[in-house]
Amino acid sequence: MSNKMSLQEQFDRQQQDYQSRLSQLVTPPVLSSSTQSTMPTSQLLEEPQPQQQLQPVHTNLPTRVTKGRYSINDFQLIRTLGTGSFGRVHLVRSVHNGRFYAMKVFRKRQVVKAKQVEHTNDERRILSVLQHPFITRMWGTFQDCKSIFLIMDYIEGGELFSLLRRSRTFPNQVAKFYAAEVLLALEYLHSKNIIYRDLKPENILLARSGHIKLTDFGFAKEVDSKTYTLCGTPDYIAPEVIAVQPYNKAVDWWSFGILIYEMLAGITPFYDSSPIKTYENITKCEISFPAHFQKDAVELLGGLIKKDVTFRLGNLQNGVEDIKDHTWFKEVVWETLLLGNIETPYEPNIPSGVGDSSQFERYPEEDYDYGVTDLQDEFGYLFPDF
Ligand SMILES: Nc1ncnc2c1ncn2[C@@H]1O[C@H](COP(=O)(O)OP(=O)(O)OP(=O)(O)O)[C@@H](O)[C@H]1O
Repeated sequence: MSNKMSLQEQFDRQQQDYQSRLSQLVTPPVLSSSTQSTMPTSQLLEEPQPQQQLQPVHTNLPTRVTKGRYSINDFQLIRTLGTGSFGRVHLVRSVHNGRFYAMKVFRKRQVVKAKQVEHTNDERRILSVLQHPFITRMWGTFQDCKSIFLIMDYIEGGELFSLLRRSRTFPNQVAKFYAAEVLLALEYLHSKNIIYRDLKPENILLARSGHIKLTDFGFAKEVDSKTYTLCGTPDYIAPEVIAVQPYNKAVDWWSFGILIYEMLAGITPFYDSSPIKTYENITKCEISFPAHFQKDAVELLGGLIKKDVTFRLGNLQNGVEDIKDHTWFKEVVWETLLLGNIETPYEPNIPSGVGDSSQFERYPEEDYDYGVTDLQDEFGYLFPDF
């Protein structure tokens, strides 16, 4: 009993620590359906078509000729949606069809410095072949002397991360809904021999309809069997990756277990404010479950968050079917879910219609030097397909 108390105390302390580290978000819990106007779930049914007769509104800089069909002149910058290690993601509007897109920008120099050239080219190549209802779609790419650009669907509902922080934890049914959609996205990726390698709530966006869209394929990798690279996000990394052993798709099922745990508990199971300690915790793999976890959730998580990969759920003879058939998912009709015919637990509040970005945090804007073509393009040869 006393052991249980201290576990709970430890859990609460970690939770507080985690919440403060993860900053922000003052809005009250939001898990009821919004009654906002029902726009079509996607405004982006057709690919944006550059039309020569329309004048760009953003910049008059000359356009670098690239393999991509677009240039910065085809888009008007609206605001920053998020920042990443090598650049930022902007909300942009096509000057041709007036539709909104997310434009992910990588600074070539930073990508090269961080030795991420291969990952960046992989991200473009992988996104170009993916078409799935729960995965963000990419429409095109281009580059200038300093940056490379990916044009993607704009997903208006913000990050699942923000929703989870506002709600602190998700009720079992809500966590199950998001987990089930993520599972279908991972199943699709694995069927194409792609390991995602960066599952976490920050990379799960919510569409206007409330369905998920997986984004950020910066660590995704096409592999026949095993790979080696150390990558991912500390709390979500599988022990075999930390141990620098060859690993396979099972790393995504480990992270899937961590994601479910975090949605139910509001904190990841091996959390520590020091990443090194987090790695140690992962390697030890001593996991404790808060008292409110349901029995079948504990059982499922015990199967997914399993150090020995040969016994990990999703990596056994029946593959993903073992997870889909687990009792925690017993109400899920997978075929219906894939068709998007299931009511979502939460519809993001998007008050001002198409192009609304109120679900995203504000970031300071800068003077962007996009579209520069008259400087030496030192690194362009490393990104031949953009
Ligand atoms: N298609 C999109 N629609 C709306 N917002 C997006 C989209 N893609 C990315 N974002 C926003 O931008 C943020 C950063 O995007 P992303 O994770 O792809 O960048 P990154 O540079 O790979 O980041 P990191 O280095 O942290 O992994 C996302 O967390 C999200 O808030």
